[in-house]
Amino acid sequence: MRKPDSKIVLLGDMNVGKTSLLQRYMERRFPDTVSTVGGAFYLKQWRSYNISIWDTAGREQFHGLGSMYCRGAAAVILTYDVNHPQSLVELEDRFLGLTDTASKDCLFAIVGNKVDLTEEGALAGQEKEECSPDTDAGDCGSPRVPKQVQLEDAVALYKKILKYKMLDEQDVPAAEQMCFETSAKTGYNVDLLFETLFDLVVPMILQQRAEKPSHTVDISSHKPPKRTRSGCCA
Ligand SMILES: Nc1nc2c(ncn2[C@@H]2O[C@H](COP(=O)(O)OP(=O)(O)OP(=O)(O)O)[C@@H](O)[C@H]2O)c(=O)[nH]1
Ligand SMILES: [Mg+2]
Repeated sequence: MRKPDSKIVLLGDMNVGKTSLLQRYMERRFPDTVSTVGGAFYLKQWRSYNISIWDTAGREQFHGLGSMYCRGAAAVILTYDVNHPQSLVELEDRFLGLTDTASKDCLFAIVGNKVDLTEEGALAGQEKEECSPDTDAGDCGSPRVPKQVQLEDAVALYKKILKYKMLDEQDVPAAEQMCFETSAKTGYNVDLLFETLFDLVVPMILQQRAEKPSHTVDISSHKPPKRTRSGCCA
């Protein structure tokens, strides 16, 4: 297997929908999930590049593994549940520190998932087609509730992260480009999320390649050292 050219990591509290987002994107479906143990990754080919996307466990008992998964990451997707404000707080309190091992120019996306369960999700036209338009049940069963976390809260966290990482707003993508509301269930904004990141990561791969000379040695251009009369090399 070819070594991945870049790495993206999903972080966030348990149950926010990290695995579901990744499966929605990679497998185009919304299967039943079980709480992730440790971590797992998918390999995505984007143009001619291989990008590994790591799904991590949100459960507290696996917390220690997070910084290991983030090592060298080009982008981190910090995921919360729009219906659980504490899941956004956890991103700052528990998960941001794990990204210290990521690449120095690591990108951050902040993703509020499960927007299909909110009243605002209905207004954004995300009903499942098989549900009656006059039902107030978002997924033909769960009642819709007002969204508990607003996009502005995610934007505020993005700006805090820039301060924490001592990054200048002008040197990184704008908060509006990097804060998403998604639904793994309906697929809303899921392609946009991943593909925005892939497009941002590709120039980083090219830059890395330009900075690091290739480790391959061209033996055809190698000249043997000249021998002197004493037998030693000149
Ligand atoms: N309605 C709705 N439910 C979702 C969505 N995404 C995930 N879920 C449900 O939320 C639960 C948790 O989803 P997971 O994807 O397993 O969550 P996770 O973040 O991977 O959790 P851990 O692996 O424990 O860290 C599952 O029952 C999913 O079906 C979504 O966009 N909308
Ligand atoms: Mg999971």
